[in-house]
Amino acid sequence: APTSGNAVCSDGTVVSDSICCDFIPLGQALTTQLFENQCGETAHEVLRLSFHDAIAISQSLGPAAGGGADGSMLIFPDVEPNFSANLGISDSVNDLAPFLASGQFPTITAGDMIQFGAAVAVGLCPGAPQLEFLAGRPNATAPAIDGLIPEPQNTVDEILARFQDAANLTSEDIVSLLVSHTVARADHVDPTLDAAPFDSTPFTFDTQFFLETLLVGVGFPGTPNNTGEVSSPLPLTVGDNVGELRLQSDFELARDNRTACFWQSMINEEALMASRFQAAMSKMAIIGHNRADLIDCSAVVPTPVPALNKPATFPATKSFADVQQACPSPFPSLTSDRAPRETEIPHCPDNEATCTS
Ligand code: HEM
Ligand SMILES: [Ca+2]
Ligand SMILES: [Mn+2]
Repeated sequence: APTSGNAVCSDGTVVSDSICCDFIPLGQALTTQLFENQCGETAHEVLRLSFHDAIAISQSLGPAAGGGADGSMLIFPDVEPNFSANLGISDSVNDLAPFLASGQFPTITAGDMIQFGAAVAVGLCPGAPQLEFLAGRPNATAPAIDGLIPEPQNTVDEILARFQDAANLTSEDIVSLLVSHTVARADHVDPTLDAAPFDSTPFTFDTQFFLETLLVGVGFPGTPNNTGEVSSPLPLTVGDNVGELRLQSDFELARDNRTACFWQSMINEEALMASRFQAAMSKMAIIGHNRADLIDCSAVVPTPVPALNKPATFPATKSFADVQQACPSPFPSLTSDRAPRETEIPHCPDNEATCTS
């Protein structure tokens, strides 16, 4: 990468190029004003945006189909966010747009803002790694076409082919990127529900997602028969505390013989999971660009909050008997949470009674 030697930012951070310093106040503004210091809703949505911007590119269709991680979502907010596979993404676009337009960060491009925003967001989730951040993505000159975003009703064949066509991403890359679903909730899969979590700990970057997607499904947190949704093991919904929702694609990838063993290998291996996610995010974040054209600004990514270091456990009422094991390797030995009935999954981070983010 082009470097002009080391520079020191006003807060003392040593960077490879002084341009990196401009991201320090952006990181602080996003952390406090947008994410409110939490691994909550707005942080989750910016992480999702980093994927939907980056994956919209196609080697088979050529450059006119989309430019990858180029900020096209922010520059043309009335095009891609309106595609049905991007339902809900306009929340994150609207969240970041004021920071881009503020004039406070004139050197920061739309594509850089999205990928840096995701690195800041994920660092607020206990257990997450510090992501790499490379700066210098030129601004998109056109939006991407429709049809490039994977959907939960897609088959495993379709999903593998889409990631391959986008950027030669492998089945291991896909599983590694899906670590993100440990801090994720669906607002639009079941139209009757907001914030239906994909695991029992949607504010913690832990391995519960990989365990819970292998448990036998018993019901739906809201209505049945939604496209791309299958039954989940923890469907109990009580008011705002929505039960777990399972995507059909996560169900299939957890069980397909091309992905099942790597999927299972994540369970209770938080450090391995974090490092695999970090490596795969480094690939995803620069789709459409040459690594050599970008400047390594990883030093300005905020230090992540500490991990909780809590082992994976079967949620209350569940045990190994509920596992639909799809990989022949031995299954990790885990204890079960002790409670007489299925636990509610809290709607708000840090057990707060109300929450906006
Ligand atoms: C097979 C590929 C994938 C499929 C089919 C998929 C599908 C989905 C769907 C349907 C939702 C729910 C959206 C809503 O209704 O609000 C969702 C949420 C989410 N996805 Fe994915 N996803 C995939 C891969 C990824 C990747 C690679 C990332 C990031 C690296 C990611 C990050 C997220 C996050 C953070 C959310 C939660 C957003 C929130 O809580 O508001 N997903 N995904
Ligand atoms: Ca989690
Ligand atoms: Mn959401």
